[in-house]
Amino acid sequence: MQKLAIQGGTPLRGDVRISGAKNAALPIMCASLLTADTLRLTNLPDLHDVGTMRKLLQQMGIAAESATNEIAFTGDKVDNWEAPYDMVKTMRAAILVLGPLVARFGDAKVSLPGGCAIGSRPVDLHIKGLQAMGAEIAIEHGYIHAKAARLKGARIFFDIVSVTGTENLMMAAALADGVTVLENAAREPEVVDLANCLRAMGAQISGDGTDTVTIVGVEKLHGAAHRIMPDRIESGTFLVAAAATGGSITLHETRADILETVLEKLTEAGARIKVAGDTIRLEMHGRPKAVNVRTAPHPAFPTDMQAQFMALNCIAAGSAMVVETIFENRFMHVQELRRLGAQIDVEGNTAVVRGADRLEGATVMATDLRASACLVIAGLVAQGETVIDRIYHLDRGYEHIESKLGQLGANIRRIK
Ligand SMILES: CC(=O)N[C@H]1[C@@H](OP(=O)(O)OP(=O)(O)OC[C@H]2O[C@@H](n3ccc(=O)[nH]c3=O)[C@H](O)[C@@H]2O)O[C@H](CO)[C@@H](O)[C@@H]1O
Ligand SMILES: C=C(OP(=O)(O)O)C(=O)O
Repeated sequence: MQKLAIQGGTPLRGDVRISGAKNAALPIMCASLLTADTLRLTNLPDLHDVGTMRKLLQQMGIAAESATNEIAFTGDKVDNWEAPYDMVKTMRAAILVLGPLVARFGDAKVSLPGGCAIGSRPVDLHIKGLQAMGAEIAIEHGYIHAKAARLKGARIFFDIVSVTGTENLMMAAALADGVTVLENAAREPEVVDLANCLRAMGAQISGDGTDTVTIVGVEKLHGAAHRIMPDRIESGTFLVAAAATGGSITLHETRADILETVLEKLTEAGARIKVAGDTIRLEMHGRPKAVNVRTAPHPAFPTDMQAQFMALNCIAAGSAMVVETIFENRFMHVQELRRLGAQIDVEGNTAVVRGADRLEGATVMATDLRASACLVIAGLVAQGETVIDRIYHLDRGYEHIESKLGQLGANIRRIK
């Protein structure tokens, strides 16, 4: 199993290009199932999850051809409507094939995603939404079987805000008969990026980016070209890493408008931030101040940045409370941070972090994607060597992380 070894103590300095967003790329790749024509995608990140999704779509009959900077997905030969357990277990976003398959082919068989490290993560809202649109759904032998002659538009209220739930139903509704209204929908920028792509394919969608999304179903969608939006979580991760190490970096090809709460928290921590066009510059002088964080659906503070801010708080001046309201078990990194000398108490969904003067390198284990990112940040700050085991989690969501950090001056290497 591959590991990362980091010699901490070097402030990050320099420039780094931000990749396309994993959480926009995965649903948008699934949108290729909605048309027989070609969907051309640029700025797809080179990530393990993107590779898995490509393989899954290819198994279904999608042709995926790489050209310079682009992958062209063509769905005129789709003849297999199954997402097997092996694929779904490594990448939950595979559930996003469900809506498009039922909408276009009237048939889908998708493995139920299991619970994972950060929580139980059920998909009941995806299923209820499709049922409200007229799909017959049976759960058998761990698979969701969905059938529908043609989905019908419906008014659907989400009890809990769900990002992939909103995306799945938006894709299904794009080809349904009639109007679908999604209420209490997710407002995440990745939902908007998917809606932009679907509109380019001929879908009639309005209200994306608000909590009410209206979709007027059409008979057919057509091919389009779409550039995947920048990854706000990768952006935030690099900014926190720079702030924690007392560095100064400039992100390129990113967007500040989708990072507002994260930039506010970094400013509160003492960082100086300058935005110009598609760049964000961060400078940190001195020790960061501890900052309270409470996760909630967009536009509030993102759960996918919680662990990274926990790492920042571990070496900040003062104490801070970190409250996780989205996932019931997203504090797996706490135990590992303690191995580096962090002082953290957890009660329920609240962690109280007391900033320590220093962290000390140790061997730690990555438990999920953002927990891994938090351990990388802690390792960059800690004195001596930190070895992070099970970094396959990191490769799901960060493109070439060790070369990007190396370019910023970090002493980091992959042990194969
Ligand atoms: C591929 C992708 O985009 N992943 C993101 C997406 O995950 P994902 O879309 O899986 O997360 P959701 O927004 O659906 O989950 C939010 C909450 O709703 C619950 N829930 C969700 C669906 C459902 O049918 N029933 C239910 O109870 C979940 O258990 C969780 O407690 O949004 C999360 C929350 O911002 C992010 O952390 C993930 O990075
Ligand atoms: C939880 C995440 O991803 P996924 O939903 O793909 O597991 C994440 O990106 O932090």
